[in-house]
Amino acid sequence: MRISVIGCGYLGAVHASAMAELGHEVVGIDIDERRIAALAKGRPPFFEPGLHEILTSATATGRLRFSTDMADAAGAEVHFLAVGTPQAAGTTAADLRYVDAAFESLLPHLADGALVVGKSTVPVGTAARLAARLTEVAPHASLAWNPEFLREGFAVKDTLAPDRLVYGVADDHAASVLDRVYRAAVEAGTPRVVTDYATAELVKAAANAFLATKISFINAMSELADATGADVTALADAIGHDARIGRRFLNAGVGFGGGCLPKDIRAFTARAEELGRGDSLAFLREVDAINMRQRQRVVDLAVAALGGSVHRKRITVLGVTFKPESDDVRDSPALDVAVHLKGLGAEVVATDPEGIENARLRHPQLDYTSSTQEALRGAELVVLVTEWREYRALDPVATGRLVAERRIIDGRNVLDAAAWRAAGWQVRGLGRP
Ligand SMILES: NC(=O)C1=CN([C@@H]2O[C@H](COP(=O)(O)OP(=O)(O)OC[C@H]3O[C@@H](n4cnc5c(N)ncnc54)[C@H](O)[C@@H]3O)[C@@H](O)[C@H]2O)C=CC1
Ligand SMILES: O=C(O)[C@H]1O[C@H](OP(=O)(O)OP(=O)(O)OC[C@H]2O[C@@H](n3ccc(=O)[nH]c3=O)[C@H](O)[C@@H]2O)[C@H](O)[C@@H](O)[C@@H]1O
Repeated sequence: MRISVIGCGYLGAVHASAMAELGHEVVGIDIDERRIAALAKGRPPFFEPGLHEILTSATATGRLRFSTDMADAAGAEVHFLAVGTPQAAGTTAADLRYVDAAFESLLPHLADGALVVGKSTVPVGTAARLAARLTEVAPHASLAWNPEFLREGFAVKDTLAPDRLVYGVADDHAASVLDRVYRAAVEAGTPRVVTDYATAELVKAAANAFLATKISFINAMSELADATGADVTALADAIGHDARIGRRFLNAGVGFGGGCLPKDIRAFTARAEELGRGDSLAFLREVDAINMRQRQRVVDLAVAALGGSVHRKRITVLGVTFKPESDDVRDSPALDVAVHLKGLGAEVVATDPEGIENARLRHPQLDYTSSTQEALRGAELVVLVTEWREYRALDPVATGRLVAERRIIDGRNVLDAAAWRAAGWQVRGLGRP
């Protein structure tokens, strides 16, 4: 099938490459010329495991092209909208200007019978609004909303083998077109939910709200664990054995960040308020507040570990990305902690396997090094805030020889505290004795 993917960021670049990998003829469109130039040369503009392989193989066959000219999308049967929906300045609502602009610039290029498929995460009601506009200006085209559930770090796998497909459609034809797009997954028996626009949009908001709630729940338990001497990791293991609860997404620590969960729960709350149902989602404000408190808790632990002040203290921050296996620093708890410590007068050296370039663009005032060893040398305190494999695998004895003082804050509760203590370290975590 001929497909266009409009917006080639973390979602769209992977989606375009994966669609080509499935055998479709794809054009990726973006207004960012540098991004398109890199993609056209087969170079991923960000770090995502597995993307380079499928991008280079698809560009080499000619099945995948990239362009900054929307006219190159003309002729496609299916157009995916994958542009950003960030938090709007000065409010918690989603900023829909990119969705609206991309949609409007696509309209003149729609062939008869084309299907526009929304992938971006949008406030409920957006699809119906865009469908009404389509009826006005391009009545022979139609619209579907097909939310995306991929996780960064697993984006290629999640796109090629999703755990479910959700189609928000107004007619059976749109669902059958989407079945052809996702034929491999459909034939593999992937559960498929075919529903209306509003439900599809709500499914996406609800999924991220649930995940965020699960993380804040365990972080609230970690606060109680701190107050009582209990161990939140053992607690998570124990409640996680109950299949109704499940162990996944119960890792307490510095909390959730990234370009999605934080802004999506805020946008969901804002939309509920617009609908006069603010009370229904009032708990999401608490989920957000608990989450933001975790960053402060790590800073407070650092201050306490250094005897009441971090001023002029040499602190190593391990990790700047919002999670491992990604270079994404959007709303990163790790970077927030580093910036906060620097603001308190600490001499912060931050390191990360993939995120330094992005972090430096946002916070040039921090010192960065790509070498973990260099970052650790002379540290009076180490703060682990992104659980990259190499940080989890640090040897406490060898690391102890590099630092000035053996103090570590495990902001992700991933270290074997007993082994570190046996090597002479003072170890502190969130909700761990
Ligand atoms: N990043 C992720 O893991 C996931 C993201 N989403 C949702 O997907 C959407 C996109 O997210 P990301 O890819 O992370 O954002 P992003 O910021 O990485 O990418 C957005 C891209 O859209 C481009 N763009 C903006 N206006 C445009 C226009 N008029 N025409 C063409 N391109 C335009 C930008 O230049 C940028 O490259 C958001 O709604 C997000 O919530 C959903 C699931 C997963
Ligand atoms: O809408 C989106 O963009 C995506 O948002 C999340 O994916 P992502 O943000 O890539 O990463 P997650 O693995 O969900 O992690 C989000 C944050 O939660 C944190 N987290 C996760 C799990 C956990 O137990 N504890 C915890 O603090 C991570 O460190 C990270 O900062 C969802 O998991 C995806 O399903 C969704 O498609």
